[in-house]
Formats: sequence, C-alpha cells, structure tokens
Amino acid sequence: MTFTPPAYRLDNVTHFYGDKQVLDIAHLEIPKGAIIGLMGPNGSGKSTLLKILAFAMRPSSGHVWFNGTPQYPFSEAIQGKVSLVTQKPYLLKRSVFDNIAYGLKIRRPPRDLKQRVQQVMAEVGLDFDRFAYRQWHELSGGEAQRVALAARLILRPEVLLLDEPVASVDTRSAALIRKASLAARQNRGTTLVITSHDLPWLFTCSDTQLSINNGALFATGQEITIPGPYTRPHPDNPKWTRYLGDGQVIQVPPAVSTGKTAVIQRKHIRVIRPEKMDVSADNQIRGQVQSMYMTGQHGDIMTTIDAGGISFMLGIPPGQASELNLQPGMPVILAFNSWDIRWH
Ligand SMILES: Nc1ncnc2c1ncn2[C@@H]1O[C@H](COP(=O)(O)OP(=O)(O)OP(=O)(O)O)[C@@H](O)[C@H]1O
Repeated sequence: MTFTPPAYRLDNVTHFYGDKQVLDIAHLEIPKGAIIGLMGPNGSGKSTLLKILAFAMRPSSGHVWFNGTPQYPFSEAIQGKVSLVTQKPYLLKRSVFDNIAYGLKIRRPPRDLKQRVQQVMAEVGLDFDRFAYRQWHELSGGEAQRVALAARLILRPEVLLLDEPVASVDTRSAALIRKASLAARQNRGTTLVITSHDLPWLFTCSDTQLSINNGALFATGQEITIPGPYTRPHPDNPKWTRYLGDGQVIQVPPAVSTGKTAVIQRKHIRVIRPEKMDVSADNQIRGQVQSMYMTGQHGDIMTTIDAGGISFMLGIPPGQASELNLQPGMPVILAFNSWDIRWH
C-alpha cells in the first residue's frame, strides 16, 4: 500500500510581528488536491498564513512539511511549486500577453508559448483576440485579477494560494475565477487555498472551510462568528449582550477573558417563519434573507441572512427551504440559545 503525504502539514506554527502574536496553529493538514476556503474577520491572520504556505515567509516557530518533507531552509525548487496571488495583484507595465508569458519566458520559453497563453486565457475567460495585446492599464479590476491568475496557472503550480481574489471584482469575474480554480484541481490536481470575505462564493468553490480567528484555526468552518463589541452586564441588563445595528439584542454567555470572539455552530441555529416563535430559545433575532445558492455540499442551499448588520450563512436542506417557502428578501427569525455560543 502506498502512502500519499498531505500537501502540507503544520505543527505548532506561531508567528509574531514584533511582540504581537498573529498566528498560533497547533496542527493543520491540507490534503493534495483539496480546495480549502479560509475565512475569518479582518486581521485574523489569513494573509500571514498564506505567506507561510507560499514559503514567502518563515514562521516565528514551528514546523512545516511539504509533500511529507520538512521545509527550511526553503529551496528555490519548492518556491516554484507553490504560487501565491496576493490581494492586490501586481501586473507588469506591459501587455496582457507579456504579463502571462513572463514566468515561462524567464525560465525556458516553450515552443508552444502562444498556445499556452491562449489556453490559460481561455481558462480565465479572457478572449485572446480582444485582450492579449491590451496594456495593463486598460483592464478592469476583475480582468486584471484574471490576468494575474492566468500568469500563475501557466506555470502549473502544485499549489495555488489565492488571497481575496474576488474582493474588488464584478460578479462575472468572480464566477470565472471560481471556474478556473475548480478546473485547475480537476485537470491538474492542483491544491488550492483561497481566502475571501464573500462567504457564499467561497462555499461554492471550496470543499472544506476553515475559520481563523485571532490567529487560531477553529474547527471546520461550521461556525458563525458574532463579532463584538459585547456589552458587559449593568443594572438595566444583567446579561452579556451584543447590540445589533437595528436595536435588537443577542444574549451571549459571560466572556472568560477580553479579546475573545463569540462563535456558534450553524447546527444550533434554527430558521423559522416570522410569525412563529420558538419558546425554547432565548435569542429570537429578526433577519432578512439576502441570497440563496445551491452548493455541492450535501445539496444544501447556502442561505445568507442579515440580522442587524451581522451575516448568518446557513446551509438549509432543500426540503426545509421549501417548507419555509424561503426566498431572497423574506423576513425570518433566527432562534438560538445563548448557552450554545462559545468564546474563541
Ligand atoms: N508586516 C506586518 N507588520 C506588522 N503587523 C502586521 C504585518 N502584516 C500584518 N500585520 C498584522 O497582523 C495581523 C494579521 O494580519 P493578516 O494580514 O494576516 O490578516 P488577514 O486575516 O489577512 O486580514 P484581512 O482580511 O484584513 O486581509 C493584523 O493585526 C495585521 O495588522
């Protein structure tokens, strides 16, 4: 029996900027060919983790294995196997063709360079005749992001790391970036780690989701973060609370220490019709369905519900969605118990 090591294994990895700790990962394995969706609030450590996975930065402590081999000092060979597309992709002040061909040209340009460029441009939905000889400044944000992605795809990396690839792109570009990512895995077995704040998009293009908060990974993305600020008890309200933008209040359990974030597992949240009540739950929060997407995951419908400025993304089985007659714009109640909320 042969054993295939994971693409990555991380043990006790920490990272500090100065004396500020921004990463603390006890253990993480990323199987080959996985598409991992990495989510977490601003400043939670996503970009730092991607830079470590790209071997662009060495963690302050800990061990990183790549394909079963311990790394550090990292070799040039390993850096050629992993490619990171940063949040603001850097394009050379040249044409689209030159940007995409650049990585191959500085190695040994293949005879079929033009065909290779054509192929990756097609993968990211850029028509060769229209775009190949456009200059870098003649592109929209979404087109520039797709050129940056094509420039990495042409190098056929084993691992592709995409940091916020759809942060400032149009819906069509987001769909094309998703398609190109899935095709890279399907056609070449590429392993991908993708960060995004657009959770419905991230859920449709990843098969495993990881949540990161204050530099620590927690569980598998099956949680919803209820970000602060939290209000400590006072005479008018003896409970810990989170006031929402629209005046509603979420009851949270007492915090064990400051700097923690309230988190609840999706499975503890029930969606009910606005005229119903769930007397067993001490939180009954009014919200509105923002969007609904079919996913490959168990056939659930990923439904984003906004409640007073907090986004709750829940996977709802199709049967339940049709029972509730769920549709975008519909008001709903989210029922959950404060004692199911944990601090991370
Ligand atoms: N070069 C640096 N020097 C000092 N602090 C840094 C540096 N880079 C990032 N940080 C800090 O480290 C923390 C984690 O940053 P990181 O960019 O990894 O988070 P992130 O989850 O990617 O955030 P975002 O979603 O806003 O991109 C933040 O508090 C950030 O301010």
